[in-house]
Amino acid sequence: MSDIILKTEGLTKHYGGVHALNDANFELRAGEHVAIMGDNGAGKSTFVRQITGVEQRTRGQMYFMGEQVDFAGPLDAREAGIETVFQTLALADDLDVPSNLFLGREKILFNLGPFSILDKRGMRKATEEGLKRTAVKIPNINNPIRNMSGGQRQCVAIARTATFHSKLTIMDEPTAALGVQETAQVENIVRTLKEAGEPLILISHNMRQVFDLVDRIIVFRRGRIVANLNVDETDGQDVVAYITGAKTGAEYAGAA
Ligand SMILES: Nc1ncnc2c1ncn2[C@@H]1O[C@H](COP(=O)(O)OP(=O)(O)OP(=O)(O)O)[C@@H](O)[C@H]1O
Repeated sequence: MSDIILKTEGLTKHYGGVHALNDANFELRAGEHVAIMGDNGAGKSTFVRQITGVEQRTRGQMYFMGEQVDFAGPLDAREAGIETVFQTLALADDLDVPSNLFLGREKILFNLGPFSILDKRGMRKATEEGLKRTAVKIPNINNPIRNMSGGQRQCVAIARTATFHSKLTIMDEPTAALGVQETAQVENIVRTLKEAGEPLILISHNMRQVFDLVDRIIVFRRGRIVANLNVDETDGQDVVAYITGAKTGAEYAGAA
């Protein structure tokens, strides 16, 4: 069996006249951690929105775990095993940690349609186990999310991945709004995923973080992939040259 987890061929998204993403050919292998870098507006989030079913692509193919897929929406992608931590956290402020983790896929004890009884104890236990995997301390998981710090919230979002043992985790700028300590916590979670052999796509502007955490860097520029670099064979200066267009990447993507 092939060890390619995710593959896109010619993935393209146009918003009217805006060519946000053009012919993206991408592969992610089992256990691999890949960073997506690029300037503001380069097409990184657009790429993620297409592969997570948030939007429908203009054209191109996508394969997940060896099968061609068309996700009708984000829940579809989630059910297939793709867990995404978005830039803007999709957490419900008024709900506690277990309810947020299981939002949209609650454990049911007795299925009586609208009068179903939720397995609250089961959800709490799974939440505690998920958080244990991330080594994040949250004093009381029964408190509503709104009382938590940015870092704790981010860790709750990431703990979803650990709880459901997703097949692929995608993080869009997970530490952009966090302090030093909270950033370190999130980075530790990423390392835990790596040790567990779970693949990751990380969108980040943080060069230090990327070189610390991933195996490979993909650079987007003006809606195209212009570089595919092993971290062992490149450096920050090289990556910046691709981000800014000082190096064109024509040899990689035919994108001069
Ligand atoms: N819904 C939309 N409608 C029209 N244009 C859009 C839409 N979403 C994104 N774009 C445009 O597509 C291009 C790529 O945007 P995208 O958000 O993917 O960039 P990005 O690399 O994620 O940037 P950032 O680092 O700032 O998040 C930009 O020119 C943006 O203005």
